[in-house]
Amino acid sequence: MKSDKISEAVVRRLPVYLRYLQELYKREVTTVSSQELGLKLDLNPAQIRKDLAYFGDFGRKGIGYDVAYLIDKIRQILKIDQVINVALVGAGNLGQALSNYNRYVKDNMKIVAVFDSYDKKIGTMINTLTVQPMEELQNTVKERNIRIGIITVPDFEAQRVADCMVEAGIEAILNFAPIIIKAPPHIRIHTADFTTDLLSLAYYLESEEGKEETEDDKS
Ligand SMILES: NC(=O)c1ccc[n+]([C@@H]2O[C@H](COP(=O)([O-])OP(=O)(O)OC[C@H]3O[C@@H](n4cnc5c(N)ncnc54)[C@H](O)[C@@H]3O)[C@@H](O)[C@H]2O)c1
Repeated sequence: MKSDKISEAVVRRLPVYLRYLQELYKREVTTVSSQELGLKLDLNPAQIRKDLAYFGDFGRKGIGYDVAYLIDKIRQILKIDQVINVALVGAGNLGQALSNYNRYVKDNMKIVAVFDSYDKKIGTMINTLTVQPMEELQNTVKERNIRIGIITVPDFEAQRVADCMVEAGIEAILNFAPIIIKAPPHIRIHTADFTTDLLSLAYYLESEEGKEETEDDKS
């Protein structure tokens, strides 16, 4: 397996493949071709074949890929063949929504601890988790072998929280605050930026004038 050489773009596509393959598995579909995957996922079949070739040559010409085998392989590459514990910091609107949304549990990713600095939040329950004070972050990360942190605090607090996570031994961070977080090079940071996505989407809207013209054309 050439997993060391997998590019970031491929790593980002693997969960997309995995999600669809799991859907096929549920429907008891046993094999799938790169054409079918491409059509369904709106990706080039050649690209898919190239991506999957990273894990060895196991697609069979004319038959396609074994769905169950591919699921196992992708889970192995993504390292979700083992349980990965996640901590979330910031039990506000977004933090509560994410903690309640547990579809990633089936992929072995689990938010096992939630932290906040506001005393009125501490001790409250989100689903089955009790919101813990920040002072407990370090110990909980060690005790529960937490490897990923999610940041859902206001932007002006996010760097401080990231520093605490790094100090506690967290290896990767998913940051929802709209700032660029700095961390040592061995810490992987992904930013989920809802607002920039929304703003860039506006560019693709038809201009109001263009819209009027099209409507006039119709009449
Ligand atoms: N990326 C996205 O899609 C998206 C969408 C909405 C909001 N956001 C961002 O997510 C963040 C949270 O938004 P929200 O609407 O849930 O805010 P919120 O005010 O409802 O919640 C923030 C929580 O963080 C806690 N907090 C503040 N400082 C802290 C600290 N130093 N340590 C621990 N906890 C701390 C607060 O007590 C509060 O409970 C913001 O940065 C916001 O801009 C991102």
